[in-house]
Parts: sequence; structure tokens; C-alpha cells
Amino acid sequence: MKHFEANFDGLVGPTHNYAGLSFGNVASLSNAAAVSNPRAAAKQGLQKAKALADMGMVQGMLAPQERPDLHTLRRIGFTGTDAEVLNKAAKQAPALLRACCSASSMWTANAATVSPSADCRDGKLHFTPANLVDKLHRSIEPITTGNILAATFNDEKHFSHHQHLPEHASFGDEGAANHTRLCREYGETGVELFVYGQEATNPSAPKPKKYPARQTLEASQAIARLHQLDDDNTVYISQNPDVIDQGVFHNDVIAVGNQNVLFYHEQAFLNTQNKLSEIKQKFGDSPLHFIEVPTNKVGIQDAVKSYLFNTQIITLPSGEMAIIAPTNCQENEAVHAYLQEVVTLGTPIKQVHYFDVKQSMQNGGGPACLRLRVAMNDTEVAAVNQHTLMNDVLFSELNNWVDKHYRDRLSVEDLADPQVLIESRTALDELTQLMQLGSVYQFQK
Ligand SMILES: NCCC[C@H](NC(=O)CCC(=O)O)C(=O)O
Repeated sequence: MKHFEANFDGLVGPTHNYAGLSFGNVASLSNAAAVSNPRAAAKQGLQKAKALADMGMVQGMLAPQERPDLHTLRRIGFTGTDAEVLNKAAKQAPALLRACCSASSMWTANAATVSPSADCRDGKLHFTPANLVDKLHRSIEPITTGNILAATFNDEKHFSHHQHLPEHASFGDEGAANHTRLCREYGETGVELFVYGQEATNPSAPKPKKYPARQTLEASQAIARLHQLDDDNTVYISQNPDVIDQGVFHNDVIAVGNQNVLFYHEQAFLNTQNKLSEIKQKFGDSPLHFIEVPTNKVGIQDAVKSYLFNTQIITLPSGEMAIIAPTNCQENEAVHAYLQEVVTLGTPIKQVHYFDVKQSMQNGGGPACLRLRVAMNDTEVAAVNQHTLMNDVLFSELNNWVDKHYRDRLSVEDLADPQVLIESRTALDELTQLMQLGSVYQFQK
């Protein structure tokens, strides 16, 4: 049996815009009200996904969500025709309308936490959609995310889909962005690392002062229980609250792991040495590479601006590892110098590839935010909805679809235009046919 780590990238939705919705996410706030280019955003994402497929990786796509979210607008009391609902919301509660129009589901690292079958007691691959309760615009994602995951990984024999955690701050859960898995071969049992920003039931535990900690320890523990993980293969790590206060709103802004490599900033965690020892002990005897980046080489501000750690570390079919980085890393002197050095350190990382994902970066989402990792064996890959897997045909179909339906200019004011709603629904309806997803959206039910 062969084993892979597949990446499922989020297709950028037709309403991609800059609304400044994410307090604590420096890029989102600083680009608030900028004009976006949904067509370019979607194409940048498709280019990256296709490039990885061309490198021999298993690559899939996850459909975006229905936005504007008329269902939520009606739920909070706006009535009338669709056009009237949009119009009233724009006048009476513009901030709520913006929240209901975000294309934030594109960052599929926040779609769910995924545990591969080798780690789970029942031998199934487990998915729990993230509840994303810390941000209104993201808290409306999990039900549709669950529908899309179930339509993509649509075989109960292999895939176990859980409901998202209870919608309360005690269970704040942001999905795979705060979760990493270390392993030898992808098919062997690994060590799952859960990184959290606060403990809901222990108010005296460290937590940030300025910005929110979006993930709780209690949420991470609940996921580990649901996924039937073994304590011997699970490590909980507290994020350093000081870096959350400097804009590290998810752990994947400061650390990333792949197989036997953990790449992280020296200030990423609390009790770093103890936690590294625990990882080593649980990982067992084979070689493990901890690549710690010191502050004197890359400061926190440079890491947050360039997204050095929001890179994907992938294992190529040759066995070598490559870093998939945003071009922003090339443009930052210290970070670029570090990436030139990292391939010489004698670790499995031998290559760096740069991709322009600026439309996403301006909202605080790098290459790693745009993908959900799913380690699978070949039987499981065969059980996936094959129309979601990237190849020449899907790439060209999706590019044509984007050209046909997406605008190349969208301002926050445009979101109230009923025409945007019509365009978005027409596009998504066609997409569900193209990817054979069935009826995953409210407007299709
Ligand atoms: N993993 C990256 C997630 C980025 C995402 N940004 C946003 O939602 C910004 C949307 C806006 O401001 O329009 C977030 O902060 O959760």
C-alpha cells in the first residue's frame, strides 16, 4: 500500500474582499477597505495547486461557501426579497453584511482538523470542522464546511465526519492551523501536536493581553477524543501569548511540521524544551529534525509580514522535502537569506519554491492557510470524490469557470449589489455540477 499526504486547497470564492474583519490579524486590518480582485485571487490559488499536482503530489480542491450568506441575514431578522435583505442590511448593519460576505472559507487550514487512519483507534480517517467562534464571519462556515467535506470524502467505510464542537468560546477551535502531525512514513502512526492559545477552564493559565487566543486547550482535547487518538501519540503545546499579541493569530503563522521535521520560531511556544523532549520521547528512536529559527536571524515582525512559517513543507516523490513559500518571503531580506540557508543545513529540506498568493496574503492567509492536509493511503485516495482531484482537466475547467463568473474588481460597497449574489449563486451551482458535490448549499435545498 502506498501513502501520501494530499493537500486540499480552498477555491477562492467570487466575493473575495478586504473587509478588515479579523481583529488580531495584522494583514486583514491593514488592508481593510482595499479593492480586491477575486478573479486574480482564485487564479493564484489554482496556479499553486496545479504546480503541486505537477510536482507529483496528490492535490484536491474544496469548494467555497455561499456568500453573501442570505440564510444568516434572514436568521438575524432581515426580511423581504433577496435584494431587499441586502439593501436593508447594507443600510442598517453594514458590518454584519460584510461578515456575511467574506470568502474566508478559502483558508482551508481552518476548515477542519484531520487525523489520518494510522493514528485513530478505529482505523478511519477523522474530520472535525472547526467552529471558528472567535470571528463572526468565520463562525458561519462550519455547517457548509461539513457538507463540502462529506461530499468530497464521501465514503463512510473510510471517512468519519464529526459535527463541529459546541459554539462557545470555551471550545474555540480553528482547525488544522493549530495542529501538526509528525511521523516517519505517512502511513505509520504519528505524533499529533495540538497548539492552543488559552485554557478556558483555568483562568490563571497564560493568555494574550491584546489580541484574542482563538484556540482553547479544551477544544484540542475534545478533538483528540473524537478522533480516537492515543495519549502516547498526542502532545498539547501552549502557544507563546506574547507572539499572539504581535499578530500570530494561528500557530501556523509561527511553526509548521512535516514527517520528521518541525520548523518553528524560537518564540513560538511556552516551555519549549520540555515540549520538544515530550515530542522526541513519543516519536521514538528514528531521526527527528527540530529547525529552530532564532530571533536574531528572523524577528517576529518579519515572520508575520513575510509568512516564513506559513509555508508548506512537502515531501516530493523523490523523498526530498521542499518549502512552498509566498513571494513575500523573497521580498524580505532577512527571510530570503534564511530560506537560502535552510536548504544547506543538512535536514531533509532541499528546495524552496515561491508562489504569488498576494490576494490571499493581504487578508493574512499564506500558502499553508490555503490548504488542508489529509494523509491517506491509496485505497483512501481512491475513495475520494475523484472530481475534486487536481489534474489538467480540472485545472482548465476551473480556470474557465473563474473567467466566466468572477469579477476582477470588488469593493466592500459592491457587496450589497444583488447582482453579486446572482453571479455568486450561478457560479456555485455550476461548480457543484462540475465537482459532482450534490446540493451542499442552503440555496440549493
Ligand atoms: N489562516 C488564515 C486565516 C485568515 C483569515 N482572514 C480573514 O478572515 C480576513 C477577512 C477580511 O478581513 O476581510 C482569518 O483571520 O481567519
